[in-house]
Amino acid sequence: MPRFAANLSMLYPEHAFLDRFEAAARDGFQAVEYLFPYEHEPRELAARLRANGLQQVLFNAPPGDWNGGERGMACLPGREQEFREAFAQALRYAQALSCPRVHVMAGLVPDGVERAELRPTYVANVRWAAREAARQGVDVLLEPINTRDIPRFFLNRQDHAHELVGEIGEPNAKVQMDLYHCQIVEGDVAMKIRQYLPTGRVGHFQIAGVPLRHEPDHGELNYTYLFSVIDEVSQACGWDGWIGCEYRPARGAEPGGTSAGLEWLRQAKAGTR
Ligand SMILES: O=C(O)C(=O)[C@@H](O)CO
Ligand SMILES: [Mg+2]
Repeated sequence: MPRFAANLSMLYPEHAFLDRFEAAARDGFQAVEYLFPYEHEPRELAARLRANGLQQVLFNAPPGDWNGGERGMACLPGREQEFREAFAQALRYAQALSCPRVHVMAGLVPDGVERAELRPTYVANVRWAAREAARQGVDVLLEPINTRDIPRFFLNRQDHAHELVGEIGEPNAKVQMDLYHCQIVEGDVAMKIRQYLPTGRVGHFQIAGVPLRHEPDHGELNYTYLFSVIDEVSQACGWDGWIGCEYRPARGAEPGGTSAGLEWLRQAKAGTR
């Protein structure tokens, strides 16, 4: 069965962020991911990981002015210096947390600009980041995101992401394949897993039910089937990464709501015995 990481930006909203590590471990998770670590000292986060026997498997580089609506800087001409400084900060956290992956958000296409005009900046920024990250054994991830959640996001499709990864040309630049976004934008999810996972260019998966981004057993995707596809293909190609549980629990911040909603995970585990 695939290995699952709890996304602490979305799961366990009834707890303060630092207390979500313990909640995830209590539910049997052995790994976590989240959006941004930067409000906390690396040593505090490392202590939470250690105390709860957890691995950090992914977080995001600083995205620019998040509260002002920015969603990454990688595609933005004129922001290269800020991008580099932000990525250097991410690498310091990755080192302290022994985290092998950093997601670099692409950014929004500015009004009046054609997507194609941004491509050279994006490729140059991510190539630079991948080379820096390679020195400490870290992969840099690119994630296609749907434009219902993030209108004007630069990167939306798996084929576009894989084309860019090819052009970037660094072995540690990979795609973060979020099946929730993939279903919303393009569908045909199982065939896309079969197409892309064997290329060695998928660094990480994320999951959520579609359309409401709740538990994977809510909505139109059949995750029992998709997990069996990931299992089959990863055994054939030797992929041994993680699947991030990046969803908003249907019970919201109700105490115990995330844990109660993990029935899909208990069933997935039971199905492999
Ligand atoms: O929204 C997602 O999906 C993510 O994985 C985030 O890292 C970016 O918003
Ligand atoms: Mg995602």
